[in-house]
Amino acid sequence: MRTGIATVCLSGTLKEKMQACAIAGFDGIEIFEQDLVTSPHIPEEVRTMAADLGLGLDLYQPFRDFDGVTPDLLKANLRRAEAKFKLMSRLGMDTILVCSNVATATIDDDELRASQLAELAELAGDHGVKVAYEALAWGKYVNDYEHAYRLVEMVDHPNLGTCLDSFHILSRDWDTAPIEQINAEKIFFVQVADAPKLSMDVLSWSRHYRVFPGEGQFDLAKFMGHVVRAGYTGPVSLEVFNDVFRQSDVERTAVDAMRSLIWLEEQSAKWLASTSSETAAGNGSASRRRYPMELATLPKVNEPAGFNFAEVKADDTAQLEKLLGQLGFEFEGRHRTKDVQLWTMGQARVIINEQAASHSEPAIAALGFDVDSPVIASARAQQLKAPVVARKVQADEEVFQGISAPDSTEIFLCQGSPDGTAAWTHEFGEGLEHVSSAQNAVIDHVNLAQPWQHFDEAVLFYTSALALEPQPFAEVPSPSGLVRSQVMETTDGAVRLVLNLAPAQQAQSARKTYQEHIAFAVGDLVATARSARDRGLEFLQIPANYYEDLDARFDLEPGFLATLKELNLLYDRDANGEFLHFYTATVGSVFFEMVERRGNYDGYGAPNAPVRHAVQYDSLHRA
Ligand SMILES: O=C(O)c1ccc(O)c(O)c1
Ligand SMILES: [Mg+2]
Repeated sequence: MRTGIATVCLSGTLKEKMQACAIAGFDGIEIFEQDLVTSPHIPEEVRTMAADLGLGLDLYQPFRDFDGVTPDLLKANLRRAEAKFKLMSRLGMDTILVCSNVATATIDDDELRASQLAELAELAGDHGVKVAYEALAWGKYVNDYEHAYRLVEMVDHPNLGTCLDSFHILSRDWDTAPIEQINAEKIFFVQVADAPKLSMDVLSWSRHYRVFPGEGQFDLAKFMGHVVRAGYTGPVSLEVFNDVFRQSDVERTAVDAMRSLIWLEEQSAKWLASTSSETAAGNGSASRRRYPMELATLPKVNEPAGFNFAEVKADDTAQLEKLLGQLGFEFEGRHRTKDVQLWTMGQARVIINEQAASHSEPAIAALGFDVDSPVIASARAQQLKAPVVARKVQADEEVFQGISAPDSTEIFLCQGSPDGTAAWTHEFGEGLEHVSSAQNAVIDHVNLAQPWQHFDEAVLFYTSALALEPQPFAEVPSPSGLVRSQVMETTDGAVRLVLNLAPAQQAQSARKTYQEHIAFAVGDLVATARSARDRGLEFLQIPANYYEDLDARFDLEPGFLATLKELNLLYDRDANGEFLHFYTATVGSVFFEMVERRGNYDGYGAPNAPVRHAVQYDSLHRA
């Protein structure tokens, strides 16, 4: 698959954008007109720059408001087009995108549109240029890709084809299956963009909220599958108008973009395999149908089976040790060669890393996941351009495969064992008496605060590298703003990661006011809370108003309600079951949560999240 990206996706100058695209490994780019017009480099220089960077200049765009106009406007439009064709010749470019008229069209007549597009194609032919006609979702008369293609067929000129843009097609819910019927020679260009499902006017949606494939909710694998079946072999190019990407680090965004195409390529191949008639007939060994476009694949990974460990890092670890001890964790000793401690409660393993920079507050530093094969999972992540994390290991210590998540949390891919233990724990506490704790616990979920500019990147990272499934996002009211909350989980819920987008006020604060937490699931939360209280744990104090509201909503048995209130426990219930939980006070940017899931309760106590945010806000501002 030939990969491409439009310069409009990125921040910076044309030169900075081009360099970032080359570093990220794109085959070619679309030059967005604005980027060229504002560039100090003349077209010949841009051409040389591209050649030196090994980048193809695949599409010049956009050319607006050409068709369906009065004769005098047509004349002006042809003159404008010819200027651009001449410019393209200086750039060494041969394809231009012409989008359907949104502003100046006054005549809704396909015969007329076809004759005007024919004139444009003829002129383009004189300059060796190909015109890719794209139906914008908000085009005045042409806003449907099948309509645009009908016009291309009517004109039937070698210099006129169509551009398929997934956003314009999927935002309008047009059926993508008919793409397969398009003559591949007439598909001059393919643009891909994902988007969250939002209910708003399509133009604003398109101009501000497009995201890279895998970061939104469109079925792009199916879209691409139909494109591949049509026989298309040209560039597959990202065209993502997004307010965040346009102001964030250009090289990083380009890598995020590249990751999305690598992932889309794999997903498209999977979609094709799962929908081909050969496999449907059950003949797995039949040779798979080949299409003209070659689709690269990646080493396959299954969802992780569970959390292997969580690691918190601090300069002064005393507070963390105290909290874990009060919660009922047991100290399993220090590592043979590293300055780290192991604390466990049954299968919940927490590493306290003492190697933090001086004066750094306690923070979540790393997460370990149980995967089938750490080396294969790591190879996949690296092919998806995940940065590798190196850790020093001594002889006969387990070698962890590590990658760095977009928020810099280190992700370790570990060998899981069916009984829930971990072999590496033997590297700790030599000579220590290991008394096994009466209580079992597992890591239930981990909640990570995401910097605003890396939120979408994180969704794609965990989807593509770790095979977690994004759930529809929620918004949680907090005193400092709305917190966007995105659950990423496995189908069985064994791994649950909650990504929180802190409001700008929090993210920009000099003090690291955003908070992250690790939640542990136990069998009897009331008993756990009582023991923790007896050990002197400082609970997050829940206001009395909460319990009044809880009673109004759930009509709880008075004794039970009194217990919840006495122990600062939070409660939720839905059709699947019940949820009890409590939070500890925060140290640095970390706090812990204890939960009990009753029945098949699958959520996170969402109605209680605003209470937690408000209480934490309060204690932070009193501190
Ligand atoms: O928003 C626009 O105007 C616009 C321009 C060119 C495109 O290819 C496109 O998809 C949208
Ligand atoms: Mg487009």
